[in-house]
Amino acid sequence: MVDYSVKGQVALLEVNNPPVNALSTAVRTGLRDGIAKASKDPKVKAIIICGKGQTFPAGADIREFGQPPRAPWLIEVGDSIEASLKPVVAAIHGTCLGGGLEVSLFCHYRIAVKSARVGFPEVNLGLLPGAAGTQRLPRLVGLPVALDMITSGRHVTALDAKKYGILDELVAGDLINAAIKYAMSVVGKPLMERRLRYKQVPGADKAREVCEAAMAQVKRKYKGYEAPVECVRAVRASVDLPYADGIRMESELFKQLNASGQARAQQYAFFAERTVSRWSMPNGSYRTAKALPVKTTAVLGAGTMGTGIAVCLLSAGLPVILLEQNEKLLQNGLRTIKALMEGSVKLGKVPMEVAQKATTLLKPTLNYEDLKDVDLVIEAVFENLKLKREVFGKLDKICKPSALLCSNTSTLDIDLAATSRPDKVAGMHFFAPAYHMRLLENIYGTKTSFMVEEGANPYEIDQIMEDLGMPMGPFKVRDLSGIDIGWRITQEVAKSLGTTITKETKYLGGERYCGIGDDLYEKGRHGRKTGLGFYKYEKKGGKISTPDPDALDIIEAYRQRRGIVKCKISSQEVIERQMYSSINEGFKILEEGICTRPEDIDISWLYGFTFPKYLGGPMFYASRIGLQKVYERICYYHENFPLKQRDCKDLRRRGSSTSGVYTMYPALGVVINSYCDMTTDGGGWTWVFWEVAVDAATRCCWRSPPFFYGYVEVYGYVEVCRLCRGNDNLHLLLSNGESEMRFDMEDFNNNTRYLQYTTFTVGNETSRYLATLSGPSGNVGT
Ligand SMILES: CCCCCCCC/C=C\C/C=C/C(=O)SCCNC(=O)CCNC(=O)[C@H](O)C(C)(C)COP(=O)(O)OP(=O)(O)OC[C@H]1O[C@@H](n2cnc3c(N)ncnc32)[C@H](O)[C@@H]1OP(=O)(O)O
Repeated sequence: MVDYSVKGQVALLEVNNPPVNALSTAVRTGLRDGIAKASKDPKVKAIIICGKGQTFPAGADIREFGQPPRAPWLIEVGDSIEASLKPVVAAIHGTCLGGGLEVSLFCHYRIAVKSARVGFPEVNLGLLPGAAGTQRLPRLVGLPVALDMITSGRHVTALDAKKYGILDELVAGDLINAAIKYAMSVVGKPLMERRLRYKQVPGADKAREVCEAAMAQVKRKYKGYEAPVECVRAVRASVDLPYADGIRMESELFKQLNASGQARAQQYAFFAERTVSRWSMPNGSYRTAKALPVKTTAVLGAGTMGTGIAVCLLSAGLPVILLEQNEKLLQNGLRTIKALMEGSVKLGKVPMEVAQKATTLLKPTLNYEDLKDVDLVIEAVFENLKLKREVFGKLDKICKPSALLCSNTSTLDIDLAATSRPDKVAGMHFFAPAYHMRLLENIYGTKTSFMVEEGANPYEIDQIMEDLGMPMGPFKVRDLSGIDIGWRITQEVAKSLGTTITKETKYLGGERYCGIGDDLYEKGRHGRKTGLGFYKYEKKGGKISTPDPDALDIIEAYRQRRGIVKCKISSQEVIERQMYSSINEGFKILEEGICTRPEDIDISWLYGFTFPKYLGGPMFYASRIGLQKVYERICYYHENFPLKQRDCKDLRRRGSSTSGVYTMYPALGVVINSYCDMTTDGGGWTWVFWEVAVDAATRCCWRSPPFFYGYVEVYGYVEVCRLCRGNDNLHLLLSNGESEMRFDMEDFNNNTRYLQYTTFTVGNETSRYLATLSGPSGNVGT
């Protein structure tokens, strides 16, 4: 895993662990042994660490985070590199990330080719750099750069890394030859000043202000994510604590994060993203499919979606012909595209040169003939089947036979677009905003307005879902995508069912129908574009939403017209009805074979709805709650509300499984052993200890030390103390016979360091129970 050779007076340690030279146990061992061997060899004057193949090590082996940690620890390997009495040079190409960058920071010198990138992406996996990165990078580059790199996870170009002082030299030509030359040039120079542990963090006098500002920023920017917050804490320790204590704190925080649900979810998402690219369909797979070259494109319709799609294509450097039916609509569209491009440049999402080039790549037209040579057409006209059929008829006549004709429809049956080339016709549903979202797919939406009909307030629902981690609540999303679009879609659906929608319509196609959107539509409240929807906006096309009493009046008038008595809906119910119906739909999609793996559905949500990565996706979320509970709650809503939840046999089957904490995904693991005990000290405090071991199913290994473990002080008499499996998770149950407290294991786990120092009171009359501790201590198996 590490190839050892000696070139002249230089020992070469080449990490050889394709595809990304991850720092597996074997690689760590190889590095440690290589350093020891080179140190002993009198011929060797300097040592080079580099990567074979496409890259310097791109980090720890992520798969090992789900297994018992194995020596040698990366930090020990690093210590031996730094302690070497012969200079060690990191020769970097490709991506030097995470543990790879940490290894290089233990080296005395770092050189790289210009195309290399360095970074600490651990935060994207719910972690922090755990092999001294949080203590060493600040010592090298100062707090602002270290905080930015570690909390964002961004990859830094070699040029910038040189500017920051991470790299000592950029080299051209053959990296190994350049590294040998460089290594020989530093032989004999003092090494002490190259050992980062002995350096002070530059600008340490400003540490408090800088770290507080960084903390405020990450809490705002990465709301709900734990890792960025802990990253700031760890980096701050590089100033507040001596090196060795800082390392201890980093390690503690790393372990806590790695045991958290967020890290599990984010690491699951990392692999899920890669799994979904390995698709397979009855008529082919990613292995057999050949990409068609697309050099020229056209977009039909310059409304919200059309302009968004055009920006997406232009940002990718593709020429776009934008077609509209009249000059006024065309000019409006061009203005929107210009504004969106400028906005993307300001946000740093599109480089200035790309935006400038886009002006030459965009060609407006009113003439279908101009589309005759394009490779790809994306239709984004109104959701009206008759109109779309007309459009496809024209395209079929004009476009070259090899052109792909795609529709951005989210609802209409693509097979109804009658053309002479059905194999070249596809649905290509972009998610709004089309230039931002990474998903291109067809997905059913959730039936979010039901709850508003019954009495919930749309602003509360949005707030609850945003608190859960969604970047935008469902009603803000509806305003963004256009209430008129929803209106048109339902009109078309009704038509296709041979019916019409009236003020009295309560069911459509056997599903409950809510007409609140129709009432808003009729009042000209079409969403952001008209400045009014469920919310009001600062201007037409504005982004700043404020609750609007007029919208609430429209909703209330609707309820009264329908004789609906307003009722209170709890936050829990909002979440369940939002999430569980989507989960149910997800299982249905699997059952129908539309998607083959839960990862496909989760990635759709992560990309298409910006579902928070720290929850993994709705299917992963379901597995954490327990499918049995999800299924029971779906049945409950099905029985108690006139909702037509499609009954999913697969979920029913899985949900009725009672074996253990049911898990759907290997990444989650299965609880195979749990234990808890308590004891009391002389001061009347009860100490509760627990341990839960988890088997990461497919990898057939134990997670040890156990996935959940910890202890807590309890103030008060505790009769029963046990780990029990609740509906949704493992709980620690404390009871004094009269009252009980349940703690979610994950909360414990995430907050161990607080809970260790926190006291809990069991029951109301604590003093009565203070002195004694009796009764059985619990010990549950699974
Ligand atoms: C439990 C208590 C323990 C206490 C002790 C704590 C010690 C802690 C020590 C160290 C902390 C260090 C942590 C880390 O280093 S975390 C990892 C940081 N690195 C990353 O996050 C990089 C992730 N990878 C990427 O971003 C990309 O893969 C890439 C840029 C390197 C290459 O991109 P690309 O060319 O597009 O290839 P793919 O993404 O498709 O990847 C190819 C292939 O490789 C697999 N893979 C990539 N990175 C890793 C990895 N770090 N570990 C394992 N596997 C990896 C990827 O899954 C693909 O595989 P495939 O799906 O089977 O094709």
